[in-house]
Amino acid sequence: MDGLFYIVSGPSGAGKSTLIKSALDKIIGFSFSVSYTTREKRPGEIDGKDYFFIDKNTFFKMKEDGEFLEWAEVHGNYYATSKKFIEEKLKESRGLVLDVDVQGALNIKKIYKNAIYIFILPPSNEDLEKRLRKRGTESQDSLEIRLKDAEWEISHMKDFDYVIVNQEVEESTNQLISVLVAEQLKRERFDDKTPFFFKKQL
Ligand SMILES: Nc1ncnc2c1ncn2[C@@H]1O[C@H](COP(=O)(O)OP(=O)(O)OP(=O)(O)O)[C@@H](O)[C@H]1O
Ligand SMILES: Nc1nc2c(ncn2[C@@H]2O[C@H](COP(=O)(O)O)[C@@H](O)[C@H]2O)c(=O)[nH]1
Repeated sequence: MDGLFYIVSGPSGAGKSTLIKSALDKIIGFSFSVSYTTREKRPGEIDGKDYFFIDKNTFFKMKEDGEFLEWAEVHGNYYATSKKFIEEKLKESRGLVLDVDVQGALNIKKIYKNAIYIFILPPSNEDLEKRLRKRGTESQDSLEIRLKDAEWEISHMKDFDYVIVNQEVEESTNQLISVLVAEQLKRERFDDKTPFFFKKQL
């Protein structure tokens, strides 16, 4: 089961969600692992699609009940990957993409050594700050925490199998698709699955 996991990580604002959404929109066979979080819902976010939004009591009850594959406190909020959700998704998908912070990725790596680890790097610290500010989702405090955390996160880039420098969305999306498809084909070469991935011509 672990071979089917694609762990996408990197600092807040690097473009992980943007690239995952864009890639999964173009290819078939892959699903996104929707995490649980205690963070406030942002305008436009949909419960059950972007995250499952829950309060802290529910989060810690679920944690105590062993419902999480991994969990972490990230930039002051709690996030977790649900065991049940990924087990269900894996029944219908060839590969499952997880968007997790760097400490979460490193924790998952201790258990799932055959998963594929992909780091999304912003072109520069200035670009990272500009993107986070332009997204308009963070308070000044939250922005500062995220930029500070980025230093430590980027220092762990070497622990990942692939690094995608997210300069242009289209180019980075194509690089992410290349990794997902190539790694999946490598695994499926002795399966009887049809090697067909694209929804439409790229
Ligand atoms: N290549 C790019 N060029 C310019 N802007 C980008 C690029 N990629 C993403 N963005 C923008 O940067 C902002 C941050 O992107 P996104 O929300 O995908 O980051 P993230 O890594 O998922 O962040 P978080 O970890 O906080 O969820 C968004 O407003 C997005 O539209
Ligand atoms: N360890 C985990 N990290 C997660 C999970 N889901 C999301 N994240 C990471 O949190 C930050 C912040 O996300 P935001 O949506 O509040 O901007 C980001 O780095 C995500 O990758 C999870 O289940 N586990």
